[in-house]
Amino acid sequence: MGVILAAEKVGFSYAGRSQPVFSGVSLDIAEGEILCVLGPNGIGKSTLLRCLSGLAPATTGAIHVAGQDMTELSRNEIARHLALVPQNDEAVFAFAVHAVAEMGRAPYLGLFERPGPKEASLALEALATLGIAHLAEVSYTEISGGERQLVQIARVLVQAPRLMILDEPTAHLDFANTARLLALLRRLARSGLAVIFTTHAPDQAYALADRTLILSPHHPPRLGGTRDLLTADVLSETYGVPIRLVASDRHMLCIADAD
Ligand SMILES: Nc1ncnc2c1ncn2[C@@H]1O[C@H](COP(=O)(O)OP(=O)(O)OP(=O)(O)O)[C@@H](O)[C@H]1O
Repeated sequence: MGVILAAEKVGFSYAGRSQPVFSGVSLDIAEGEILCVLGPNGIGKSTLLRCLSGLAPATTGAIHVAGQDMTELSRNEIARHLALVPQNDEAVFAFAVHAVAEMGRAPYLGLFERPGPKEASLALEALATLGIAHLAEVSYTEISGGERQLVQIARVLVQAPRLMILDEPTAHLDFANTARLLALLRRLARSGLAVIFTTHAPDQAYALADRTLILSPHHPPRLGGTRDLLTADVLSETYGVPIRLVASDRHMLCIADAD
């Protein structure tokens, strides 16, 4: 299996801040693997995903994409390997939903080339995969937060990267769409896509992720096999509340006993 992305001792500091948000993050991900990033609010999960996507250049350490130093690749070159689905996508321009999905093809089009029938058909296919084909002609500014999240995932399906990086992809989704999206990610991984995602639900890591990276306030980053790493002790320490786990073969229930 080819490694798509490798991060070595990566750290990031925002300008003007004395302390790095995180440091010493090392990970790699190959075709068909799913990696989950867990950690409490504000620990740096979104920032890390932006670093791994090349949107926020790492301040320390190195990131390689398909064996090449990320800093030497253009945005379009990076976009053919990986794509980020951000946490909150502001709906600024009133594009139709299908046009937003078609934007996924931008890295493959020339500077003055416009999306054509091939892009339109890929976009419709992706919208159908996510169960939102009926929204194709609706303005992106007039759909809900959860629907926008699904459109952004459709856009990335159209982009057809080898690695999909998703920041809290289920944050705005209802119960059924959450289950559908997790099942879709599992299917995509089986067909060779690599997936990195963040979540506030450790049970999603348990159900989906081969490996998990935990960022916690009082401990260096921990990376390991999900089922080995997700113990009640580690999760309690990470989130700062006593946590009990009830696990079966496929699922884990994570119960926090906060007063
Ligand atoms: N543009 C910015 N400038 C300065 N500091 C920032 C900026 N964006 C985020 N931060 C800080 O970086 C830290 C990490 O933020 P980040 O959004 O990466 O955390 P997170 O783990 O994704 O949080 P959450 O789970 O709440 O979404 C926070 O302390 C935040 O205040």
